[in-house]
Amino acid sequence: MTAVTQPSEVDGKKVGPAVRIADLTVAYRTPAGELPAVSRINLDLAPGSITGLVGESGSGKSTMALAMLNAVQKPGRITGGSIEIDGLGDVVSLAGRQLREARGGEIGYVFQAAQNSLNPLKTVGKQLLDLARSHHVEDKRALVRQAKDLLSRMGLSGDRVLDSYQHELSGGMRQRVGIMLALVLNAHLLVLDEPTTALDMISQSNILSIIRDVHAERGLTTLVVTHDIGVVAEVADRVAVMYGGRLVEQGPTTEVLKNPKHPYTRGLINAIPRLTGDPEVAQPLPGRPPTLGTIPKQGCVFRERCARYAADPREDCETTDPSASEIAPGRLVACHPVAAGLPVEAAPEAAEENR
Ligand SMILES: Nc1ncnc2c1ncn2[C@@H]1O[C@H](COP(=O)(O)OP(=O)(O)OP(=O)(O)O)[C@@H](O)[C@H]1O
Repeated sequence: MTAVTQPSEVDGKKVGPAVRIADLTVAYRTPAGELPAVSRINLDLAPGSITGLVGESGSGKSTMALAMLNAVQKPGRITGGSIEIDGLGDVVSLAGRQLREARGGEIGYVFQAAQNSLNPLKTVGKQLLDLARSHHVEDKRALVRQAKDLLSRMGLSGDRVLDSYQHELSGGMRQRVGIMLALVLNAHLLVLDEPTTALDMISQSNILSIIRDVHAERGLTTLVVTHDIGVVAEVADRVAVMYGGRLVEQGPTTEVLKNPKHPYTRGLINAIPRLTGDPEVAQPLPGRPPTLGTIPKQGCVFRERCARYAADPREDCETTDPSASEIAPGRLVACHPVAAGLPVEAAPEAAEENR
């Protein structure tokens, strides 16, 4: 029998499944050996919530999104941990037909660059029927009706889109087709990787409002992966901030944006004029994110770019990878000074002494 995600109930409404990611590690084989791109991640997605997973390029976001579908490709592999989805069980231990049916069936996904991921040689309608075949859908008419209904909710004409080839659709339209294909088999969990990248500002904000509407209408559990903390601010209930394969901060979006506790989160927010509200105040985060080969093997992976460490270098930041501490209910931060109750910025006198 095929497993199905277990809808949960929130305020009497059926919503998507709960997801519990525990100690997840994903590594890639490289000439320098097998190196982790995602290290011992713990993250819960609450039923019916939208979580934003944010970080710079190379922080491990796409690897993590692929792991949610147990779809990490060689030379990568999940080397540890579990991803429990209500009703489906641990995705890491699914294989074969069960896994194929879960992907696209129970777990809808729109991969990075979805604008270019449609088959250029087939109409959207033909690709929909391919999907129906691979998922053994018997009632194809009902599936087409469902596809047209989803497209029309996203402001598109179903007939026209199903008859179109990829090159006949704009970037924003392709992105909506990607969302339709992700949801048409009635997924309850939706994973979107960079849903707005490569779209102009107006299309970006349209797509975000469509994501919010479809998420609410269908009662989904949604993960939005993005390098843009502005996208998180617009769409997500909760945010998880990733750096060097670690989750460095998690919490309700409004609280994290208002009062970031990790120096990296603070840096990401300060880099965006529309979040600081003052273009004069916006400052790019200095330095570059690490690659797999340059992620520090010891201590805090962020310390080389950390203004707090530069001002007040602590020994534990050099020796021990900080684990996440819960500083308030649902608010987690992986930073030694924060865990010690110190403010996110070093005291001016410490900064002065270490200058
Ligand atoms: N097939 C691969 N082989 C080796 N290393 C890889 C492979 N795919 C990704 N990586 C490395 O794993 C790390 C995480 O990459 P990932 O694509 O998950 O990050 P990301 O945050 O999604 O960045 P981006 O938005 O640029 O895709 C990076 O250092 C990347 O170079």
